[in-house]
Amino acid sequence: MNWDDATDERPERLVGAAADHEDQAVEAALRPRDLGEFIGQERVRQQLDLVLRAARQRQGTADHVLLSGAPGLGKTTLSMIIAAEMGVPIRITSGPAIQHAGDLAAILSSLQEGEVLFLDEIHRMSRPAEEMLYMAMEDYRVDVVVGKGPGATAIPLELPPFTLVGATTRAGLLPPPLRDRFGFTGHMEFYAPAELEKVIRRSAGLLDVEVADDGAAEIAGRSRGTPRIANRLLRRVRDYAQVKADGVVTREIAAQALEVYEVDRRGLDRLDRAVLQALLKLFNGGPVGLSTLAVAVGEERETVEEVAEPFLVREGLLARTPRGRVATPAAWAHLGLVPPQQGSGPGQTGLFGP
Ligand SMILES: Nc1ncnc2c1ncn2[C@@H]1O[C@H](COP(=O)(O)OP(=O)(O)OP(=O)(O)O)[C@@H](O)[C@H]1O
Repeated sequence: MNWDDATDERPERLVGAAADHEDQAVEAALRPRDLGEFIGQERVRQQLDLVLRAARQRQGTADHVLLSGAPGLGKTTLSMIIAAEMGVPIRITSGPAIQHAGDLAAILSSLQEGEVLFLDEIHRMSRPAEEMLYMAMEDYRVDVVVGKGPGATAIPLELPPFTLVGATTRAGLLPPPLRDRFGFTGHMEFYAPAELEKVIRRSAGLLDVEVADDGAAEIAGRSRGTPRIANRLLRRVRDYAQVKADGVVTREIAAQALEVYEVDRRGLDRLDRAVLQALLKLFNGGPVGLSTLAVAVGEERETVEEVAEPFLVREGLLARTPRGRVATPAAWAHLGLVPPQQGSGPGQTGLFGP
């Protein structure tokens, strides 16, 4: 699936990948501190380990690193690990925060030698800032323009060597001259359930929550391949276990809790299921146009397209075809419905399916 268009931003969503206020407050405590603690992403981890070891052996500065991948997969965490492994400080900023080239010049000129500059959403930087970054990355130098019009002068400014860690959800949007200036590009994949189980067990340990192995597996299966969502679901399940049971997160407790929060066994929430149900029940599995589908679920076209569909497509439940949206056989099975051509017509067995 192309998750480049998976913005998935809807703050109230329990299964949204973007960080909400509570995530921001607790994530610092849950972040792995070194590469050894970082779970999954085997290839990126091994490659990065080599890049960092080599830089340490040379007693130099690590190459610039580009991390691409969907929100919540650990790009910020990895950038902090890079700084920690190199024993240098880290400065964190983001593309949208850099409106003018001068903003970037101010940051770059105040970096310490070897410092890591983490630039989140690097694809959203302004063009003049981007051009300044080219020179800074390559020559550790920027030209600061002083004055305006014919009297404007460019004053060259030497910078200390630094490591830029750029993060993007949309590697395809980066101009090639910028992409080419990174010595290493790591592409972050969605996590396998077994990896998410490890994330959950580790976080549970840090949060002092008792989680049975099958409890961790139950949460992992509903976490959409994303550690941020796994950690968030764990917190909601912990609340439920504390209020409704003896505090221990078993499979049964996790399943009950997440049913209360309307996150089903595949990680679909109410909106996702509403889209699927409309597609199956009202339009016999499609094809149906996006606008019609959106009206049927009472949502904006953009909400269906950008919030619900990316995950449904990734899960192989819905296909976007030139003739419209089409449900796959897995969608019928997931909602416990029978496709019309194979049986007597739609019939629901329950919201959460078999
Ligand atoms: N490999 C991992 N092992 C353990 N925990 C992880 C891992 N990756 C991410 N996490 C946890 O998931 C949370 C989100 O990670 P992080 O903020 O690094 O994601 P991100 O990719 O930078 O997201 P965004 O693109 O929204 O900034 C953090 O709390 C972190 O502890």
